[in-house]
Amino acid sequence: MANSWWELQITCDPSLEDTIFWRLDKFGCKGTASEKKSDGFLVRAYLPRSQVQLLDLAALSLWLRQDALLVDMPAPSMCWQLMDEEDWASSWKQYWQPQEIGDRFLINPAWLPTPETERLVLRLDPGVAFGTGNHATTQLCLEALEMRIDEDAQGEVLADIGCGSGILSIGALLLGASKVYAVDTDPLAVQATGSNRELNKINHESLIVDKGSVELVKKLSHEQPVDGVVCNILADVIIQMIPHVAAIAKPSAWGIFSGVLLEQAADVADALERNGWLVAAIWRRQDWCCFNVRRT
Ligand SMILES: C[S@@+](CC[C@H](N)C(=O)[O-])C[C@H]1O[C@@H](n2cnc3c(N)ncnc32)[C@H](O)[C@@H]1O
Repeated sequence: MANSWWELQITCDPSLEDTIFWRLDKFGCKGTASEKKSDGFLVRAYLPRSQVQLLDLAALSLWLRQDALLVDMPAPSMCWQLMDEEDWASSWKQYWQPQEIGDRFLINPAWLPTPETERLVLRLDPGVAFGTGNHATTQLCLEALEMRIDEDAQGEVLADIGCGSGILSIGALLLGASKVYAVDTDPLAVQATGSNRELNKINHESLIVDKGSVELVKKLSHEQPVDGVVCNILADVIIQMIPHVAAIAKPSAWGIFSGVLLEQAADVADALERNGWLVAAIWRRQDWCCFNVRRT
């Protein structure tokens, strides 16, 4: 199996789902999906075979057990198998269904027909990139975008740092933003955002996507500051990034920062306030929170 993938199957108590998603994301898993079973939750995740050794998988299994024990929950059980690329590409798709998010969005898997709806339909094939809309952090960002891009904020220009599948960039454009600079350090995410741009019939001038991070936005925008920044990455990356975000943002800019676990919220709030961002609201879902901020 030249291009093979590990499929991990983790059976767990439903309350551990978020912690497990977080751990899998940190480990580098792609295309995670979960399914309700009679005896709890089954989480599936996928990883290129070349990326990890058996020993790494054993370590991951141990971390998952430790994470559960820390919160006094029964340890999840994990098993794994190899599958070839073709099977992988179709395997998780059967578990992913259309999903309404917030008041305005319907996330529709690209391979399903578009339903009749008043909602803004965001068609998506995330490939191996993060961002199906299933994760609480993505949902919080989409809901925060709904609030930010209202009738008074039509035509704004945004930066989406860590764009993954492009879900937030496309969501912002559907709400009325005029242009988004989307960047991600993972070339597969850049590719996925590009394909999803086509899928949603968005032109290349409105959604500019490239491999990189906050510094690249400055170059892509020819140093024209943006009206808003959305960034759904893990807390430690956000904390390192915050000092550089002001360089791409207007003095009146707003920001949405998610991917932050509740216990990391205080550190992120400190970093934001030290760098001239006023925390207007912190929204919470399960173990995650999302910062709605404005430059002071
Ligand atoms: C949690 S995913 C978010 C994807 C999508 N924006 C969403 O909300 O569902 C985080 C993304 O950030 C990317 N990333 C991680 N560190 C980064 C960095 N320093 N700069 C830019 N992107 C980064 C990852 O490759 C990943 O695609």
